[in-house]
Amino acid sequence: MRKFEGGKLVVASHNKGKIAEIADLIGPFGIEAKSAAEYNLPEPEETGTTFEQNAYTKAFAAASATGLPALSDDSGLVVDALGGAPGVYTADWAETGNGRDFDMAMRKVEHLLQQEGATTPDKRTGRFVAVLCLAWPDGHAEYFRGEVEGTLVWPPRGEKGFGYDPVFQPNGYEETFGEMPASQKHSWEAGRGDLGLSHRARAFALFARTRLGAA
Ligand SMILES: O=P(O)(O)OP(=O)(O)OP(=O)(O)OC[C@H]1O[C@@H](n2cnc3c(O)ncnc32)[C@H](O)[C@@H]1O
Ligand SMILES: [Mg+2]
Repeated sequence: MRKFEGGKLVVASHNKGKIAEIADLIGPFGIEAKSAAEYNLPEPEETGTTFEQNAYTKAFAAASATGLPALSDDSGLVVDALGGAPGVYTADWAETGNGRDFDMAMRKVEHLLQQEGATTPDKRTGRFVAVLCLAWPDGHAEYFRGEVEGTLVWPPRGEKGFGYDPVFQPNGYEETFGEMPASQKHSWEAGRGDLGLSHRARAFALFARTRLGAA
């Protein structure tokens, strides 16, 4: 395994919601983390069919452009009754040709769930998945995956978070991710026995334990 001593890291994402969550998670580790947008990097095309492939595309593009190690996040919502859709295409489902519309994307998921007759919670199960990829300019890469199981609710609830948060209620909680304070959704601290709650927190916890010396 490649040594990573901390120092500088590019957060290879253009999603403000993700970048804010990763900044909170990385904050305590004393790493200078700047986002791809701060380096004026273009958004690479995500043509892969797995979270890992797209995560690699993003991290390697940022690492080779900056000469620094880069950490990307490819994530999505996997709905069981829809055969795993939207999955790696979660962002595409919100694309309008003129920016992203997540109200539309959430309505689309709901419409398809109704078509499948998925009207009771047991038929509306799914998970958020996040794959973090840490890549170096020479192409070496490491992956950290986190998942959180939950139920798709309708109508959407809550204004917090981003993306599909208002329709996702994680198992064991009354609130959707849209209703939870950010600190509850993605918090994870070194030394805590668990991996945190959100898919991103869980993937990050693995990264921090493997790479940042976290307990
Ligand atoms: O590729 P980058 O630049 O990182 O940003 P992106 O928004 O395009 O990110 P992805 O390609 O990984 O697509 C992930 C999609 O899944 C959604 N998503 C991921 N994590 C989420 C979370 O924690 N809460 C709500 N929606 C989430 C998000 O809104 C995107 O539409
Ligand atoms: Mg993307």
